[in-house]
Amino acid sequence: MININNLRFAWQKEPIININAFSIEQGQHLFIEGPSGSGKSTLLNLLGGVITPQSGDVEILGQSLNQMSSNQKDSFRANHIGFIFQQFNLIPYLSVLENITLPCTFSSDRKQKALSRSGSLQKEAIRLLSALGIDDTQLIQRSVNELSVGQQQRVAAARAMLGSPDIIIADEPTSALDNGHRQAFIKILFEECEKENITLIFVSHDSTLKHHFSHHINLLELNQVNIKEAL
Ligand SMILES: Nc1ncnc2c1ncn2[C@@H]1O[C@H](COP(=O)(O)OP(=O)(O)OP(=O)(O)O)[C@@H](O)[C@H]1O
Repeated sequence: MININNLRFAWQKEPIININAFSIEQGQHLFIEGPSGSGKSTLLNLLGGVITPQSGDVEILGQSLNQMSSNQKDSFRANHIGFIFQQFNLIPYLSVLENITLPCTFSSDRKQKALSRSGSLQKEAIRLLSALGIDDTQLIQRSVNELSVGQQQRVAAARAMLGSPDIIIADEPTSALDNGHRQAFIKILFEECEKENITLIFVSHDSTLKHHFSHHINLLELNQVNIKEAL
């Protein structure tokens, strides 16, 4: 369960996010749309505690992000949230396998879940990559820098799903995928979310994906800021 209360955020002077109240139930699949620049990524970063609001609060799984130190937020995120960032945020000097299993370095809960699913972290990484259409098992030892952009995006997706976090936050997660890989991605993402009752918060410009989701919001309608003229 995620509750947004009187959330206000500005990067500079102009307010970008102003949401009085909004709730997302555990296990809900929410599609967020809105034009470029309307604040979708900013909102996802607020929900994940990556940035801090000027006022208001986000409560996740009964805990207020405002009450946490930055170390506590890092550890909370590692345990409970799988993030697929728009720019992937892979660690360039680590291998594919090390990138995918990175959440397990910071979260013993996710490590245990991944181990009980496949017996080893490597097997679980291979299972997820294979479901995402990457069957070359040699690839996991390579540096992420050697991968195509579409392969990097799927590595980022596998990292977010590994160890079944309570929430997956996905910012344009299919932007670099062709149609076949996009369908495979949606299939595995929904299978994982349904199996583990994971809350899914998904931003995309691709409205053909919208029908997969039980809930939709348009940020321009939810967000009480006057940025419509600026877009
Ligand atoms: N790190 C930042 N520093 C300053 N301004 C920023 C930063 N990130 C975003 N902004 C500004 O905040 C506004 C909202 O940006 P945001 O990336 O949240 O929009 P978006 O809806 O996700 O856009 P897109 O669909 O193009 O990804 C934009 O005007 C953008 O220039």
